[in-house]
Amino acid sequence: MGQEIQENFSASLQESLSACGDDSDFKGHKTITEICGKLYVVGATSEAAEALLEVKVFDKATGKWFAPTILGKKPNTSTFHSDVLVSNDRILILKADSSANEFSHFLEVDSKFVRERKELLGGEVLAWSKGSIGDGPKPIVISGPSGVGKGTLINKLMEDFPSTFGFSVSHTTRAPREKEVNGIHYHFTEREVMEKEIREGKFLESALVHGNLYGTSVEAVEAVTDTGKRCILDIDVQGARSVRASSIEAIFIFIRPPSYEELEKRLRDRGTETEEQIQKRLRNARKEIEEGKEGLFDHILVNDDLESCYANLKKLLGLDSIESSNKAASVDFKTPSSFTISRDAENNIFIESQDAETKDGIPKKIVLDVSSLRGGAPGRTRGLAVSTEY
Ligand SMILES: Nc1ncnc2c1ncn2[C@@H]1O[C@H](COP(=O)(O)OP(=O)(O)OP(=O)(O)O)[C@@H](O)[C@H]1O
Ligand SMILES: Nc1nc2c(ncn2[C@@H]2O[C@H](COP(=O)(O)O)[C@@H](O)[C@H]2O)c(=O)[nH]1
Repeated sequence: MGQEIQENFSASLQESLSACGDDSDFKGHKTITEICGKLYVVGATSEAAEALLEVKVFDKATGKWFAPTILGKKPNTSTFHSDVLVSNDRILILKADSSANEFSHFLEVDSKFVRERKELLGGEVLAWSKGSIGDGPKPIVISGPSGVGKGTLINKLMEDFPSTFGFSVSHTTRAPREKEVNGIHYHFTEREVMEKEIREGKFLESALVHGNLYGTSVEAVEAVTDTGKRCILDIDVQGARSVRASSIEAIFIFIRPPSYEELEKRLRDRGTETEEQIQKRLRNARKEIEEGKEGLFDHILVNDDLESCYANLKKLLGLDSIESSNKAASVDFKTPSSFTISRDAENNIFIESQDAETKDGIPKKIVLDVSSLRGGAPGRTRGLAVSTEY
């Protein structure tokens, strides 16, 4: 919830700006962007190298400052950053001395994700979303009834393509199974804690599944997307529905068993549930399999023979083209220490170096095309097109 900062300023832009300038909390460089009568001030409250960029909002109508709820991973500071208003829903922050993977961050002000979260949390909500050059891989949501083999298929993908895929580690209130490790298979948590965190907006989706709470935290998805890997979510059908309705652009895959009898056999043979729990999971399976037919999913795979199902999964994920598109997107450069920003009417943004000398890997000019942005917090903002001139 946005916390009001006790200061009053005149509503005129100039006075507001100087008021922002007097704001002693921000040290060093900061940017100010106006959207719909609000000034978004981005800077750091400390000059330490590991300091993060913070945001404060000044509302010209009320003459008051707000410290909004900021979702998403805050960018690290750099010696200098610049702001570009991409549309009235997000501000692009461009950082100096930063790699191609780190230089662009979007501060979402009125995106779909932010609107969803505002409804949940109330108050002023903003979200950071790292920019991703090129098309970037969409997250993959895998659903299906308990015991169908989702985990087995995901483990195979992760083992065979460790640099391509990363698993979104969910939170759950169920007890750990014998070989499950906290932080790797799940973040095991208490119900009260998880309920509180759901209310605080920590989760992208959450659901009551077979009597326990499960949820995907914003941080879990970010932890994977930040490494540049393709995020895999193993979640139930309710969770898939929530993600489908959210701003996250994902590929939805439903795994079906060859029969109920086989599903029951797999659940029993796994030996991880009590008889009562198996019965509950089997009852829920009938409903989930019906829901799986409803058009929520982009692909349905039957897991009869494991190897053929895995081959089909790899085929539909077009793994060869993923590897090549990742390579195509891996443009490498470093932004200059100081630069000017200009833009044209065609959504091109020009970053021109003001450094005294040219250095290897630092272009004189970087041109960003922001006309085809997709996705957003926390799955990264994809579709940034970049060209460089040395
Ligand atoms: N194609 C298959 N043929 C036979 N057994 C399989 C097949 N796929 C998976 N299994 C086995 O079925 C059991 C359940 O698989 P797994 O744990 O991967 O299911 P799951 O869908 O992830 O279940 P849950 O949703 O409860 O986590 C495991 O013992 C696994 O080895
Ligand atoms: N909606 C969500 N469902 C989740 C999540 N993590 C796991 N799951 C689903 O729960 C069941 C049971 O899992 P188990 O590990 O107890 O066997 C299974 O269908 C999972 O897909 C989540 O974060 N959100």
